[in-house]
Amino acid sequence: MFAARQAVGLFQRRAFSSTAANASKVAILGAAGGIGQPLSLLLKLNPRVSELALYDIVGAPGVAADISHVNTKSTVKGYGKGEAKEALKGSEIVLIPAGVPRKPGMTRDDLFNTNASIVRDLAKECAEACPDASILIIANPVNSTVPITAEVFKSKGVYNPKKLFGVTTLDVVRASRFISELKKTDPANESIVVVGGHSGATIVPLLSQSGSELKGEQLDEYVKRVQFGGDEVVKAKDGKGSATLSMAMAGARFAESLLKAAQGQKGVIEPTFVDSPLYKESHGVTYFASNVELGPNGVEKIHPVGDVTEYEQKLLDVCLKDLKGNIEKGEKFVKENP
Ligand SMILES: NC(=O)c1ccc[n+]([C@@H]2O[C@H](COP(=O)([O-])OP(=O)(O)OC[C@H]3O[C@@H](n4cnc5c(N)ncnc54)[C@H](O)[C@@H]3O)[C@@H](O)[C@H]2O)c1
Ligand SMILES: O=C(O)C[C@H](O)C(=O)O
Repeated sequence: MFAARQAVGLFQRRAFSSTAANASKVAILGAAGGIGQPLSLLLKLNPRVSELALYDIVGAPGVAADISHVNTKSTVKGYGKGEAKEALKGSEIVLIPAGVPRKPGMTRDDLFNTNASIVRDLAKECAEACPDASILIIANPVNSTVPITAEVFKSKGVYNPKKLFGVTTLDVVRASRFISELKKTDPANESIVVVGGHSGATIVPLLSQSGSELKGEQLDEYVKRVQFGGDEVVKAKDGKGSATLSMAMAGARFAESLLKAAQGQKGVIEPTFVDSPLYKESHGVTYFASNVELGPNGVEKIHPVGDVTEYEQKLLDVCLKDLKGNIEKGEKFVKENP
């Protein structure tokens, strides 16, 4: 009897400690929006998440009440205007899809005027409430909103380049799906390296590294489709926003990878736009998306771009020029509007 009680006690302690190791609070800022809602749902379905904090200036308590009925173990709470800090406290991961989406005819950079200040203000809340969290920026223009967040964290003395990520996952999701459509293959077996940034010409798919033999017009069309995949959705939604569902899947995938790495899994690799040494000295480009190995402290290892063809090098040259401007625009914004 005593032995049996001891065994139960041991089991309970083990069960408790394994839950504690996987106890990850995740916050979503902009949780009631087009991306925020399906992203919240996908994270509610993720057993690695123990607590979900859903913040938005409108509608978050309703979304939280709805999602909280899904019968997985995690808890869900909604937070409204003025409650960002409470939502953020104790968060391990913060995803930020708060901000306006494009309408047909707009570039992502056209969103700068509205989204720069939204992201700056939310970055301030994060820097104060959860300076050690991994911050995942989804709000566009990512090429500028990531540097904006970095500048805010620097100004508060809490910047950790290993924990700030621009979410570019949707670009590799598209690159994989679009090549599978051409080759009539299963996209699960198509992994394409995409580097650079997250807008038009700064998105550079490196098809040659996957052994693909697309050439000429077919290659041009493929590259254009990956670079301007977002525009396809904006046009089809006809004024009602941009990609939300595929983006939610991509954001949930990236969060899951970070959680896996934080919870001890080795060799977790995702492409992401980070503070990167790859083109810092040669081109003055301080942030760049490439494959990144994730670890318990965020960025573990930034992979080099690798071999590229002459064609891809030309794409990279254009990308680097555009990226530099986008990054400097973000940094200048925070300097002039702290
Ligand atoms: N990184 C990517 O690959 C990617 C993909 C798709 C969309 N996006 C970007 O994500 C952003 C959101 O897109 P969406 O379709 O979800 O837009 P949406 O308008 O449907 O949702 C945005 C949400 O943000 C909220 N919000 C606005 N200001 C806020 C603030 N200060 N604090 C908290 N919440 C705030 C709004 O209330 C709204 O619920 C856009 O900027 C879009 O361009 C990025
Ligand atoms: O295209 C957009 O504006 C949204 C997003 O960046 C995307 O790639 O779908």
